[in-house]
Formats: sequence, C-alpha cells, structure tokens
Amino acid sequence: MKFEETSLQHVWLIKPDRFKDERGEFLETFRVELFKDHGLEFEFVQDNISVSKKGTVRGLHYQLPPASQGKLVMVPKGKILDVAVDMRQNSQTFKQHYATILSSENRHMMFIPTGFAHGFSVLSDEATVYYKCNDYYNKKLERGVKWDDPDLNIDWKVEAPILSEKDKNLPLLSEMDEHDLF
Ligand SMILES: Cc1cn([C@H]2C[C@H](O)[C@@H](COP(=O)(O)OP(=O)(O)O[C@H]3O[C@H](C)C(=O)[C@H](O)[C@H]3O)O2)c(=O)[nH]c1=O
Repeated sequence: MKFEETSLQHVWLIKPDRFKDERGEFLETFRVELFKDHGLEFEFVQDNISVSKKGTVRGLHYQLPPASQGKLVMVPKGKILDVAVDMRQNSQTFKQHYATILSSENRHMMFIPTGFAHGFSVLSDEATVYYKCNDYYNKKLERGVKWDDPDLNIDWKVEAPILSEKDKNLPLLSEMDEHDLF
C-alpha cells in the first residue's frame, strides 16, 4: 500500500498493492499500522456507503469540531472524481482543492483529514462509494459549501449535475460565517 502526498498537506492518495490471479484480485484496503506510520493515529468509528447515478455530485460537506471527520474513501464499483477542499482559514492552501479519479479500475483511495470538505462527481453509469470516518455523523455540526462556488473553481467533469435539495442550497464560501469554517 503506497501513500502518496498530494498538493494539499495531509491529504493522501493511497494505492493498495493488488494481487491478481486467474480468479480476479485481492487487495488490503486498510491497516492501522500503515496509517500510524504516516502520522494518522485515530480510530475509524463509522463506515458509509453511498450509491449514485451518473452525473451526480454529492458535496461539498464537512462536520465542525468536536465531530469533524477524517475519511478514507474508496470506490468498490464505478468511477468518481473525488475532491477535497481545504477549509482551514489559516492554511496556506485555504480554498484550494485536490481532485483525483477513484475507481474500481484503479482501486485508488483518498484520505481526507479533518478540516477539509469532501465531495465527488459520478463519471460511470453508477458508483458505489465506501468510506470510513473517524467520527460519527452529527447533523447539527454538518456544514457545506456550494459545489460550483466560483471561489473554488472545481471542474467536476459533469454537466448539469444531479444534486440533493440540500446541496442545491448550500452557501458560497463568501457567504459563510468564519465560525462555520476551521
Ligand atoms: C452522511 C450521513 C447521512 N445519513 C443520512 C441523512 C440523510 O437522511 C441521508 C442522506 O444524507 P446526505 O444527503 O447528507 O448524504 P450525502 O449527500 O451523501 O452526504 C455525504 O456526502 C459527502 C460526500 C460526505 O463526505 C459526507 O459523508 C456526507 O455529507 O442519510 C446518515 O444517516 N449518516 C451519515 O453519516
């Protein structure tokens, strides 16, 4: 399992070792000791799966402390453009994003730490996204920023995305109170 640094400090692109044979393939997707080797010492406490149609955008979401979530994202089926946005006001990369393709072809995973918003667009007919979270869902502390915020300038690779009503009405960064940021 290789941990590759990205343009955003602490956001990791993780590439599992793949063992292929005539049956198919095997890969380990998580090892506490490898996370610890990369300074990621915490316990994942909740796993999620979302299934989305082609052209869906989910996000950009995050939770505020004390329920801020680090996420290990993988795609057992399909293909997404996965996006992490730095929401830490004092960070040198505040408002910057890192985007990468996660798919059942490349088997890549992304670790998105606390302080970052997460979202993805679906590029295959359907995508199953499985992700581990290091804190529980907390609706009261959930926040989000609009997917097409010009301040973020994210190319989601989809036209006229399918969005939840909640996501359609998320604020622009410029409209957000500093207490809703990190
Ligand atoms: C996130 C979550 C949701 N729910 C319930 C609440 C709603 O009744 C339903 C759908 O929730 P929502 O529309 O917020 O789901 P997504 O738009 O996929 O939200 C996720 O999208 C981005 C990509 C994320 O990284 C977050 O994990 C999360 O915000 O599931 C739960 O019961 N537990 C949960 O942890």
